[in-house]
Amino acid sequence: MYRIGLTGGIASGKSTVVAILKSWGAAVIDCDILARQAAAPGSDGLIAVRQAFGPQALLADGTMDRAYIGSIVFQEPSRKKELEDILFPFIHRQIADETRRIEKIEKRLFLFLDMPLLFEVKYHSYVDEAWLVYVDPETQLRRLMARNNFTEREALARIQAQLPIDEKRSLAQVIIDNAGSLENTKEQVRLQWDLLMSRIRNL
Ligand SMILES: CC(C)(COP(=O)(O)OP(=O)(O)OC[C@H]1O[C@@H](n2cnc3c(N)ncnc32)[C@H](O)[C@@H]1O)[C@@H](O)C(=O)NCCC(=O)NCCS
Ligand SMILES: Nc1ncnc2c1ncn2[C@@H]1O[C@H](COP(=O)(O)OP(=O)(O)OP(=O)(O)O)[C@@H](O)[C@H]1O
Repeated sequence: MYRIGLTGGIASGKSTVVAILKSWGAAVIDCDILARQAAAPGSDGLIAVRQAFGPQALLADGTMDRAYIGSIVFQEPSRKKELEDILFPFIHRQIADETRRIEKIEKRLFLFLDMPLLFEVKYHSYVDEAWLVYVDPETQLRRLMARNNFTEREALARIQAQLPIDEKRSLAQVIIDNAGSLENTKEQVRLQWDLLMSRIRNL
């Protein structure tokens, strides 16, 4: 099964592109969802997060206080690493299990792995090609502040916790520029989809 890594900086538009790909029937593994499952109420992951970050890590209903954890880890790289060390083993296992299921049970010919940290965690060796959803840094900052109601400082902390989006450009084989209209993005995705289909047919 041919694997395509789909990545991009925070708020670059990965979910927007994934929605288009899914509407055309693509199989997609969403790593942000796996990360949420890794810290679901009652999970070993959440127990470990509580041990590491204290009782404030949980809201009254027993779910992880994502705003609180986010406010710590995106300010402090060592705390971010601590959180990743807890959650990544589960995420890696789930990616492997889901990939196997999609290949063996669903018998798909290709799969998109939607992974914000594809390059940071060196998963580009696990995929056959990498697609980058790109927006220029100014648009990224503006959209992130608007979507999450972040101050500029909060948004910059999250952006700077990732490999700079311009460095990601040099690591990707396909670039979707999502700084324009949604219609324009959809046209680019259509073109890349058609090219992908011919690459897969010629394997
Ligand atoms: C820190 C947390 C609690 C913040 O939760 P929140 O609901 O605010 O954000 P959400 O999970 O929707 O992520 C939004 C975006 O933040 C960025 N992001 C998330 N985790 C990280 C990280 N460890 N390093 C850099 N950027 C990250 C990604 O671009 C992601 O798409 C959460 O992101 C988390 O648990 N992160 C650790 C797991 C992880 O690394 N996930 C990335 C998928 S491999
Ligand atoms: N072409 C576009 N024009 C205008 N707004 C857009 C466009 N694409 C995405 N957006 C908006 O930008 C924000 C970020 O997009 P999206 O949520 O798809 O990014 P993401 O990369 O999945 O984010 P994250 O890294 O947090 O998972 C959203 O509010 C979305 O509605």
